[in-house]
Amino acid sequence: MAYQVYVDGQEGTTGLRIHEYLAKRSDVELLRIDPDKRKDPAERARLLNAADVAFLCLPDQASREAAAMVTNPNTCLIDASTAHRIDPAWAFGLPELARGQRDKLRQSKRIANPGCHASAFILLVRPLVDAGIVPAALPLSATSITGYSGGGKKMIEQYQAGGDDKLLSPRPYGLTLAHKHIPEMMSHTGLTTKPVFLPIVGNFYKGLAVSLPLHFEQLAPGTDAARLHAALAAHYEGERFVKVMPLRDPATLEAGFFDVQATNDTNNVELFVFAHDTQAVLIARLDNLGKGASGAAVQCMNVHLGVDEGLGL
Ligand SMILES: NC(=O)C1=CN([C@@H]2O[C@H](COP(=O)(O)OP(=O)(O)OC[C@H]3O[C@@H](n4cnc5c(N)ncnc54)[C@H](OP(=O)(O)O)[C@@H]3O)[C@@H](O)[C@H]2O)C=CC1
Ligand SMILES: CC(=O)N[C@@H](CCC(=O)OP(=O)(O)O)C(=O)O
Repeated sequence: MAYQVYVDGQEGTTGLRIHEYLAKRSDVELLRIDPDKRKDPAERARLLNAADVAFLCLPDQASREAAAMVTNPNTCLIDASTAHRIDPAWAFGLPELARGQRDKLRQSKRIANPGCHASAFILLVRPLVDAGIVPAALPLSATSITGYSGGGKKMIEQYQAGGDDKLLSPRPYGLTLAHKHIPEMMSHTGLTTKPVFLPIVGNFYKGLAVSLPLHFEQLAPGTDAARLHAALAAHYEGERFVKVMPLRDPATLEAGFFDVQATNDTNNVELFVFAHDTQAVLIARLDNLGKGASGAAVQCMNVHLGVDEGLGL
């Protein structure tokens, strides 16, 4: 029998993309809410409790409300919002995080998927903290360049309406230095000092790259580019969706520019080490609607159900 799957927030950006992934699958039957009732709590509760797997593609508060509606112990919730990412009762939806993470995802009926920036940051930093190369207290700074679909329906409408010259150029934000992904970035890497995180949204639909500058003299003694690269390669050996790209001197970049859209329409994350003398810049590139959101959510569903992890991706 097919798995019953419901997407709460089916008309939103991540919800629509999850529907696209799942529509191709014969092992999944999608439960759809009547468009007129999509914010009706009773109807949402009925469908949430009828589902084997329910994706929450909602603003944080609506996700918390949805989670509270679930009384069926068999329903597995996969939440795309920020609401539960550092809640110990929820498994963190990043199968590649560390050994044992897939077991947690198989066993838990509550899965909180990472934010798009956080996925990229954590995938770069966690292996280096685990290997003792980045001291947990090191004050790190990272930048993220992202497409506007990361901002959901409202931001997409704003960019696509045209006519506003301010939107033509990249826009740094998060200047309160309290971006909502920072708690999960710390909690799931082991960092004890809050990183400075500067996201920048650009005038393109999707694609994201987090850059992390490092100075070797601040890292474990003897760290060089080869050691950084080897630590990442060892951590992700055999992973299907996390690819450690060949070690590069920045001088070898094609025409000197990095393409933040090159993993679009895949569920892949590509990790790069660019290094020169005693400095490195690590970059993680992903599709914010793929491995940054909807693809990751489907991957977690596959892990939870014990089917091929890449099914439909
Ligand atoms: N876009 C991205 O790249 C990523 C997004 N996320 C997170 O995923 C979640 C969804 O984001 P996204 O799809 O981009 O957001 P959107 O704004 O595109 O979609 C959210 C959807 O939720 C609906 N909604 C709002 N309140 C309720 C409610 N009470 N009951 C039922 N439906 C409701 C909205 O309805 P209406 O259509 O009427 O507005 C909308 O369709 C957010 O928490 C976001 O932070 C996570 C990773 C990446
Ligand atoms: C361009 C833009 O605004 N992007 C969003 C991130 C989207 C994401 O991953 O968000 P959630 O934590 O909400 O799930 C932001 O930086 O707030």
